[in-house]
Amino acid sequence: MGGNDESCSSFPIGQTAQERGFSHVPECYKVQLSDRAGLDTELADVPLINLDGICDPARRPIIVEEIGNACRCNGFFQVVNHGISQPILDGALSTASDFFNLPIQDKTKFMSNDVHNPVRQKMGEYAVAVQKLAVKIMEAITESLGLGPTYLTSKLDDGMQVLAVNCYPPCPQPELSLGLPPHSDYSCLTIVLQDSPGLQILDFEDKTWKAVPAMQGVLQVHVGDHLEVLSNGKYESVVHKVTLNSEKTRFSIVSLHSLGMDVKMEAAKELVDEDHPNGYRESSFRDFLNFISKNDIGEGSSFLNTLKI
Ligand SMILES: O=C(O)CCC(=O)C(=O)O
Ligand SMILES: [Fe+2]
Repeated sequence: MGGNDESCSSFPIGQTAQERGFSHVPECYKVQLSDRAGLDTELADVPLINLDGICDPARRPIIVEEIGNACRCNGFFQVVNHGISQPILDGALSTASDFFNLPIQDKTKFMSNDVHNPVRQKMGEYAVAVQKLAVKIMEAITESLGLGPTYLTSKLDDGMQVLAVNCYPPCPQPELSLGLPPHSDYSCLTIVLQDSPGLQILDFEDKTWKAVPAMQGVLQVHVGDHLEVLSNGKYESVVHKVTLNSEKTRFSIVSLHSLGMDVKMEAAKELVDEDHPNGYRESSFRDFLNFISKNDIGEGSSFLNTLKI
């Protein structure tokens, strides 16, 4: 598809709306009124969980309970003392911004399979650390569901980790568009490292959008679709979107943790009974990829909805 008019739904690299210096939002990037960012969005009440002592038998039950409550009541939480050092977090974010600041011809070089280049190495350090953290958090989550801490450990260890590095350039009319449309994550668990605010979640209680703060050193954790399936709906995946601003480029690094490509996720048998019949069909990561290759999640298609019985 060409990028010379404004009617196309995607612009090729080097010809994005930002790179062409548009002072307005092209028609195809405008979002429906109900999804647009309000100017006076309330701040979310964020469960902030201190993971320090998660292996200490005296403190672990408290942390497990806090995580379970946050998953059930909010679908997300933030963690501190998560064990990933500030230099590793900063390194990953600065690598992201270095990458997006490269001239196009250099940027495309990094899109090669050259695993020796420094961009990938620095990101690799964060990727390894965040995978370990995801397993640690999932162990607390399955414990909170009464399934025990090792219920998913080996499957998640051997599972898929997708690292999405997002760059949201300033937008001349941020109120008309979005960085990402409303969606829930296709993962068990997602861990988001963000350098500035922009993320909003749909509040479980009052169904309004709430802004999530971005604090240094703090990581945001989302309940993903496959955790909703595993928990048989006890923990619902959180719907979220990303708003834009007119001043500053925003970066986020999103780590999505799932089971292996062809490993099916289903509701835990222990959580299915007469009062709680199985609410979900089983599915794998490949089933999701097949779904998104045929459906546009930007248009509101939800894989999770296709799994509900
Ligand atoms: O940029 C963010 O804060 C979140 C991005 C996100 O939701 C995603 O990549 O799935
Ligand atoms: Fe997301």
